[in-house]
Amino acid sequence: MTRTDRAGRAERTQKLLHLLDGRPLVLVGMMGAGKTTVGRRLAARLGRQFLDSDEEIEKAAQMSIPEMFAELGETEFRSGETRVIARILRDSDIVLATGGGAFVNAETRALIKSVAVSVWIKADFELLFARVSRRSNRPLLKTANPRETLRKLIAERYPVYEQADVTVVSRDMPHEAVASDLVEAVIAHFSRQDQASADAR
Ligand SMILES: Nc1ncnc2c1ncn2[C@@H]1O[C@H](COP(=O)(O)OP(=O)(O)O)[C@@H](O)[C@H]1O
Ligand SMILES: O=C(O)C1=C[C@@H](OP(=O)(O)O)[C@@H](O)[C@H](O)C1
Ligand SMILES: [Mg+2]
Repeated sequence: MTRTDRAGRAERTQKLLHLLDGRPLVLVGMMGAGKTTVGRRLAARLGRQFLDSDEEIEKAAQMSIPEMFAELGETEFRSGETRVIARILRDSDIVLATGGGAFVNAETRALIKSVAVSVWIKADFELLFARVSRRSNRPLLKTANPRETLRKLIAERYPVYEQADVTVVSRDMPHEAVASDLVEAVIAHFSRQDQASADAR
């Protein structure tokens, strides 16, 4: 990256921080979309603390997510997820990567919508499937036909993820490029909001 690119990026970062005004930035979307990876990079860029709800649940329960699903069941995992996210969102100035099912829960979604700026990292089926197939740490996909399961989850969840404040599409591109697109998409969201309130005046 050239010095001019770096200066441009720093300027956009500062602009985003100003627009967020302390509000948490919360990443939502399907397993494999890149919430954890992109969220961590974005937080480093913004100089904000990064939290991942899955990691926090694992710390609180002192077991891994696959162990939680196997030993306690999904319902218990979901109530832990809701509690952990409510606790995390008491803090400002953070970037939070949620687990793929978190925003689907009405209570969690209402909380996120009330205190944070939410961003759906959207990716197409093949990209998601290729990424989640690399690791076996997602219990929901341990089915006889994981492709069909992923398709079904996408069909159920995309209408809900659409309720995020901002959507950014992740194609097959480096994490840093997704992070940059995300910064631009959130800035554009605030500009549209400003325009809408100016039009209403
Ligand atoms: N933009 C990207 N380019 C290449 N690989 C990616 C990208 N984003 C995520 N990945 C990879 O895909 C996998 C899933 O990413 P992760 O951040 O864990 O997604 P999520 O938290 O949304 O489930 C990881 O192995 C990660 O390294
Ligand atoms: O989509 C889901 O319901 C889940 C997604 C996972 O997180 P990632 O989206 O970070 O993979 C994790 O919370 C759990 O396996 C359930
Ligand atoms: Mg994750």
